[in-house]
Amino acid sequence: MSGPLEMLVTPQEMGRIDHAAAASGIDSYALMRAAGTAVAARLLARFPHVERVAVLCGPGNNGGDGYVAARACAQAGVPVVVHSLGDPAKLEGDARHAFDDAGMQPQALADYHPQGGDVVVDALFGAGLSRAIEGEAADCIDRIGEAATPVVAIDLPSGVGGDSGAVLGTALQAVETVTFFARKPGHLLMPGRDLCGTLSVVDIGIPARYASLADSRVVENTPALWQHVFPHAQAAGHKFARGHLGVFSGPMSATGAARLSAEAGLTAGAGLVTVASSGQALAVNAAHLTAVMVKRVDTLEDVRDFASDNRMKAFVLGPGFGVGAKVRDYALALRENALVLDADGITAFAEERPALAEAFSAGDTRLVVTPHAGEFARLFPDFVPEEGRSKLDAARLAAAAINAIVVFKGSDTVIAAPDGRAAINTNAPPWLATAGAGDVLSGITGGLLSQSMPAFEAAAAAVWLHGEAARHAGPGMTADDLPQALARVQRDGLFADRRFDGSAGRTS
Ligand SMILES: NC(=O)C1=CN([C@@H]2O[C@H](COP(=O)(O)OP(=O)(O)OC[C@H]3O[C@@H](n4cnc5c(N)ncnc54)[C@H](O)[C@@H]3O)[C@@H](O)[C@H]2O)[C@@H](O)CC1
Ligand SMILES: Nc1ncnc2c1ncn2[C@@H]1O[C@H](COP(=O)(O)OP(=O)(O)O)[C@@H](O)[C@H]1O
Ligand SMILES: [K+]
Repeated sequence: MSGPLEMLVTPQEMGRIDHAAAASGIDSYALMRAAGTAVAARLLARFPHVERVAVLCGPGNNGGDGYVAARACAQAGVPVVVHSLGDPAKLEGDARHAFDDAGMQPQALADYHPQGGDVVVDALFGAGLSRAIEGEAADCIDRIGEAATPVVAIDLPSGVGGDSGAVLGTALQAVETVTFFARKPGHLLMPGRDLCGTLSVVDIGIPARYASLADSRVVENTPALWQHVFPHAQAAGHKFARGHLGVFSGPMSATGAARLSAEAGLTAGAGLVTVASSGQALAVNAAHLTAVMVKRVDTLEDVRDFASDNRMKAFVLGPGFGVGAKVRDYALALRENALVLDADGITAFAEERPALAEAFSAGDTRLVVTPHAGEFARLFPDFVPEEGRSKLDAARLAAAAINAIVVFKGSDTVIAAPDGRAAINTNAPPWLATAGAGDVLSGITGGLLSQSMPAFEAAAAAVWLHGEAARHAGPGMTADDLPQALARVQRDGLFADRRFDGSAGRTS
């Protein structure tokens, strides 16, 4: 591969790429041989003392890769058994060719019973999985799961949808997955990402230029996506040059969320941060804030005044605010500004999405909404992920519907823009799912927006930094620890200690 491919390619696009490569004269059977051989090499490297390799071959080209791998393992001197789903006499094309070359007589899939010392090569279904797995394939997958036999999956663990990461019927849990040319969304979206185990991407000889046949706007979220517009603070910069962020506080009983968000915004580099608080909550906010300022905002008129100050560059509204007409009115009053709408601010528009979409419809994209799955379903009941619609599709549809950046949160947060750009985030550790973590994310996003970072890149950078901060903070952290951890991530050289060229895990 001439350069690492950041982009994610759907199984449909991969099919187009395969066809175009074959049509241009590239030998498709040579690609299959390269694929199957790479899988065998990976297996033997990971399990040098394997006692027996059990290759489970399906009815398509994924099975073809399996026959190549079976032969390569046998040639390496490892005992191999092959079990096929369906009659191998019906195989066609390259898969037929691979079966003939392997010269092995497969047994029925129903007759595979895992033994201690086995490693399974999963060549049942790859990109061509088109419906739920059931019957003897499902039974076999269950037996392997019960026996906890290690599985090396070809292209995708069987049962995982390549474009969604969803399980169709049932799926194998792999320890290794070897895919070809480029990763598919299902390798990054949950639960697919977990079911893959260690993922490697192998160059099987398809020229990288064929990537132009796929939609290059869908990528993994790494600094490569936004580093070029990241606002590294200038030593000589005035604090106003770094932008002023406003964060709206909830009532007296719910002020903590806004303060968490405000502190995160400051740490993310906003020059100034002000918590906008009702008079009633002013004292409690003031008592808990030092570097962050407090301003009294009681009425819609006050909000308009606050927003019209042209030093104000971005706002965060929603965390702890309360659901109702007030939060809607405030959001609509901020329509000319960069706005992060989170939590209650999202829920409040459940019945009034058109008003939100209308307010932010014209001009540059400046609204960022940050729903978790529950909030997403409230604001976008028409787009929730379901069969045939991945989380990636859902976020892109939602972004286009309201002309906003949609940050669809979770362990596989998707950041989507109305123009179709999208990124899947993969660096968030499970312990990030803790009370208040979402408030911190909205603050980081606001802090980056206040420094005039474009909205899509600001949201993607915020999600990545949030995950990175949580990794630094470690298990047992609370949301209160995140701003400090974020400072450490930035201080210790934000981009220094990790690789961002998308090549991690790639072999070629
Ligand atoms: N040039 C190429 O096209 C290359 C393709 N490669 C391999 O080819 C694979 C794709 O091959 P295919 O498109 O033939 O697809 P698959 O081999 O993934 O599966 C398609 C077959 O499975 C059947 N099927 C789908 N879902 C089923 C279900 N739930 N229950 C029972 N049967 C089901 C289909 O009817 C079809 O016969 C890739 O995943 C990759 O492993 C590699 O050999 C590299 C080169
Ligand atoms: N299983 C998980 N692994 C990693 N990160 C997660 C997981 N579940 C949720 N998150 C992240 O944790 C944060 C939780 O935010 P949110 O749901 O708004 O919680 P809260 O309202 O308590 O702040 C989000 O950034 C989300 O992406
Ligand atoms: K497979």
